Amino acid sequence: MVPPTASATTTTSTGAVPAAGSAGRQALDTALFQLGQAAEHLGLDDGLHRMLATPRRSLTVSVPVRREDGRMDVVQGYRVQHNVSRGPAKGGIRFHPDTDLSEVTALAMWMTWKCALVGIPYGGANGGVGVDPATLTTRELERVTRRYVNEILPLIGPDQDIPAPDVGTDEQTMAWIMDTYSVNAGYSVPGVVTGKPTILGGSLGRAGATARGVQIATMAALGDRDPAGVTVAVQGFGKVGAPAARYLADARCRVVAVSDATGAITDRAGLDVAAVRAHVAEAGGVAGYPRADALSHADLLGLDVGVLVPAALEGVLTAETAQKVRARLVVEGANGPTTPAADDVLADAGVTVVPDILANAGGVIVSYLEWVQNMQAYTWSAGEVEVKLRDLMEQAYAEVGALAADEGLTLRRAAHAIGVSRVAEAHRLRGLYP
Ligand SMILES: NC(=O)c1ccc[n+]([C@@H]2O[C@H](COP(=O)([O-])OP(=O)(O)OC[C@H]3O[C@@H](n4cnc5c(N)ncnc54)[C@H](O)[C@@H]3O)[C@@H](O)[C@H]2O)c1
Repeated sequence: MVPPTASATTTTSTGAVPAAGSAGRQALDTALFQLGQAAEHLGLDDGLHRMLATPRRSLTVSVPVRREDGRMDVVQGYRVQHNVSRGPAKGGIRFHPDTDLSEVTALAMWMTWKCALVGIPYGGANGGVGVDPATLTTRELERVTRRYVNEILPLIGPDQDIPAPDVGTDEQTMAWIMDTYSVNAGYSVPGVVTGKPTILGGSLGRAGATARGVQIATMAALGDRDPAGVTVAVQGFGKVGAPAARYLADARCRVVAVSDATGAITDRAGLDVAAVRAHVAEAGGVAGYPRADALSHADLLGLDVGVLVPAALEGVLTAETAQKVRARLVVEGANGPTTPAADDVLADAGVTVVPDILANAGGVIVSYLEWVQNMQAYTWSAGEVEVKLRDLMEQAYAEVGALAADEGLTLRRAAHAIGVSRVAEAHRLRGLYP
């Protein structure tokens, strides 16, 4: 088996290998480890394993930005297309100070397996800018977005690579991306991004789609168990975590704790998720919500709950923090929240983990539906979108569950085995050019 190391080692714009131990490097190590496990399970030959461990295209760009006080800053941007064997590249754009090429590469690789797993005709991509959007004015943010898009323009397009929102970006960011691309093309190209405002061709149901998928995956994992009163803790109260808390409460679960970058709050009787969201809209975060107790970020992970939903960033469940987890079910709203060492700890403790590439696939499923509508210049009702989302999520869950049961695998190993095998098969059928 190929050691999953150097082939996917990436360099920064200065040519430096990202610092060992950076969050991004750890995410990439996790992604390569998972690929290695799948390659071994599937008996992939070394050459194909090496190809799948290596991104197809990686672009690092400088993004100069004029600040309001006249100063010029320069930040780094990235776009990585991991694999395009099954269709155009697809994946989010993240604005976060820690974003680096390694992180983007890991996220792009996970997107490849996710799209294959849920059976949508895309390869995997991801991009980002190493900037904290909270430190920018709206006009600065728009300038960063437009300049970044201008720099990655040769890579993206509705038939090539279709960005979507991720951490630190939203519908407005997607609208600026669509406009920048369209102005350069000379006509409107709604299909170049998904997660747009509906007035620009965004799909009904896209905003809450990832969270809806988290709810569907949670219900599937609970199986025959009555969700009424099942307690839930959600780490991260953003575009995924906040609506996931709401959908799980709608399913009669009791959401007893949520957190975001500002803090964590708990109420054993159950939080009023709508009231917490109203507080966040006003105060900028969950901290200070008056009808709950504060707790530490670390304590939220160790709460005695039925379901833990990590929905913030990568690498939060490590060998150390996983030992504190008392939930019986972990449903990964975030990408890459669990390290391989933590996976072992959780498996040994009998905790079921619904892996990211399955649990949070609702977002890319409805992104795909949005793109199909754009390419046809047609719109579907919210009900039509909901039915297609549910069908694809439930089918993927059933396939993963069946393989896991048949072969005695964790859900993560089964999900990766399915995703990687479909991409490997696409390569075999297409052959190697020239
Ligand atoms: N947006 C999507 O459609 C989508 C789809 C699939 C997967 N994801 C993944 O879901 C995760 C969250 O993405 P998002 O779009 O909701 O981003 P977001 O920026 O909307 O929200 C992130 C949330 O995490 C919180 N957070 C940051 N650091 C934290 C910490 N240390 N402890 C607790 N909370 C913390 C932030 O305050 C914020 O509430 C990411 O891993 C992303 O890749 C997102």
